[in-house]
Amino acid sequence: MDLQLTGASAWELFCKVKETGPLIQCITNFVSMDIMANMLLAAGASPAMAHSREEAAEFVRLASAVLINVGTLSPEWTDSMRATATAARELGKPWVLDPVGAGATTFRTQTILSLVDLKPTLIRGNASEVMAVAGGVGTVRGVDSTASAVEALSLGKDLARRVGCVVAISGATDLVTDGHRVVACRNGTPLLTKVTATGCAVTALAAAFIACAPHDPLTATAHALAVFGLAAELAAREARGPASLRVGLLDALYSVKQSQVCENVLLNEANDT
Ligand SMILES: Nc1ncnc2c1ncn2[C@@H]1O[C@H](COP(=O)(O)OP(=O)(O)OP(=O)(O)O)[C@@H](O)[C@H]1O
Ligand SMILES: Cc1ncsc1CCO
Ligand SMILES: [Mg+2]
Repeated sequence: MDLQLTGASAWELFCKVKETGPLIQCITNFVSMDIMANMLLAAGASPAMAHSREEAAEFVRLASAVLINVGTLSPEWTDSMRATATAARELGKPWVLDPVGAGATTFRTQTILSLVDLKPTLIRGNASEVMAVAGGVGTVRGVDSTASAVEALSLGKDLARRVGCVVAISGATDLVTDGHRVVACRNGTPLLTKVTATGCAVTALAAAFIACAPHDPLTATAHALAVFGLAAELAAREARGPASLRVGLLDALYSVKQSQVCENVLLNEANDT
């Protein structure tokens, strides 16, 4: 069966996010909290940053989807991350994992692997992170990638099959896979790599899209990456550098029009990549 991967299908799902305003519970790093919450609001979703051990799991009941990002990890947070992921699983709610800096340190990698055991719906990382999570050779430099998405695809597919989840590898071309099918997204701008936490923010956007299409996380994730990448392209036209790109990206995500999405989304199935 062909996947629906057009600008029109991206717009349709984006409209569902705007119409239903899904509540996305985020346990995320200090660097990304602001841009992530604002990006979710600009897209029409409703963010809630809730990470205390006391309330994290209970909060899941209210949420349509959960995001867990280990960017500024410390031992006090790992318990609430695991409790929240467990609650999401038990309640049948989608949850997505952003394995920031996987492979950089033992503590980080082991925490991430323990979260992967709790079966996320989606794992979205840069190429180095996905390779490290999959058990390949780590090429991570702090939180930035030193590899391309294509280099990580084979390990990413293995990981998706093993966990039974979707894996999204970001980069110049984003690749999204369920271990069987591969979708390529070519929207974006290299200037995104000069604004911190844009990867974190797009993972949260994917959670919002998945909340509105829980039966099809592969397509929902690809659509989220495409809409985000397109908004960044529009913002880059006016940007003078990273700071104005960051501001313009929020404005573009908020105001992007149906015709722009329908005509400029660059998604295709790329199973032979
Ligand atoms: N060279 C590039 N050209 C176009 N778009 C890019 C490029 N590199 C990354 N992107 C886009 O930038 C966004 C962030 O991806 P990236 O791989 O930089 O994530 P990340 O390393 O996890 O970021 P962060 O850790 O800062 O949140 C994605 O939407 C991706 O498509
Ligand atoms: C720079 C940085 N360090 C830890 S998390 C984070 C945000 C980008 O992943
Ligand atoms: Mg990242």
